[in-house]
Amino acid sequence: MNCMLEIESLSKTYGDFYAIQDIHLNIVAGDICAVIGKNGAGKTTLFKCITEQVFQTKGTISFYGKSDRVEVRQERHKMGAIIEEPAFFQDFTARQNLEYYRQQRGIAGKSSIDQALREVNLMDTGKKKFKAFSMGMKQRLGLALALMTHPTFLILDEPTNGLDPEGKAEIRQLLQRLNREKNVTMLISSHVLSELQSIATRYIFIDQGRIIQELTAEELLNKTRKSIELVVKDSRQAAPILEKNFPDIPYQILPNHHIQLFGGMDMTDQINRVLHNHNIAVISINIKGEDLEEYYLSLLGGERNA
Ligand SMILES: Nc1ncnc2c1ncn2[C@@H]1O[C@H](COP(=O)(O)OP(=O)(O)OP(=O)(O)O)[C@@H](O)[C@H]1O
Repeated sequence: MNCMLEIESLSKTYGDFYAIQDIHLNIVAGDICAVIGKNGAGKTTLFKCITEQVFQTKGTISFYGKSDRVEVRQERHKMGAIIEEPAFFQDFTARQNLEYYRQQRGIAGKSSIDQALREVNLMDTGKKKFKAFSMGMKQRLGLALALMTHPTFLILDEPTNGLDPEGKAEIRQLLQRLNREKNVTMLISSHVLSELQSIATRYIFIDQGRIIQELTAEELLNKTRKSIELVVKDSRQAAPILEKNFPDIPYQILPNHHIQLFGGMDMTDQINRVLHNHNIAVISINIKGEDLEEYYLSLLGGERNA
């Protein structure tokens, strides 16, 4: 497995307070890893430790297999990050802002600016000043800045924050394209699970500084997939009747005469009636499975703080 980032036993304290505690995390090349947690959960602190904006109290961070600070620093040009909004000059254009940072960071070649602007679809902003940009354009310019060094690994702290649904979708598409076409690996945070749901390949749920759950996209889908849970007197009698009358609804027989149906969520009355007409006693019929937001809230222990 090509492990890009490996974090072991990472903690960061401020005084006695653990902003993050005992974090273990591996990011594999090609991952889009979503870090999901409420405000104050520790997402930014984790990202700041990775990018050395703060130093961890305990633990190790290896990047491309290297954990020595000097060696990690040498690999750092492969990492692009947006943590908190980059300070752009209000009266500069997109190009002028990027040129300022290109010089400040010693990035060779002006072509990196054009390329980055093209990646984020900001080539045609011409003389428009930063202060006249929409929120989405501002976010995309931040991304262009992170892309100027052609990173293979991107760290983005809440990149869809403050955007309208259209702007969020635009950023998601852009990130997905970078991942697919340029194989850029990503670590992205959000406090809204559904915002990264369509693009993330892995989910890390973080609460009060600790990872409370890790799921692949497939595992999350299974957990939040709705199904009908049917309990009957005799599942062996019920199964052929379901198959004959509802051939398009896949099902599985579970122990104790439980049957799970993956579809027909709006047909529970009909299912009940058909079984009843065939003298199959239905003990209960319920829809199971939480939607994404319910799942997230139950994981994080209730109250939403967004
Ligand atoms: N410099 C600091 N000094 C003291 N406490 C801090 C400092 N930075 C962060 N914290 C605390 O650490 C905890 C985690 O903060 P962090 O910013 O990492 O959370 P977050 O998940 O990124 O939240 P948000 O979504 O609001 O950005 C919070 O309780 C915060 O108040």
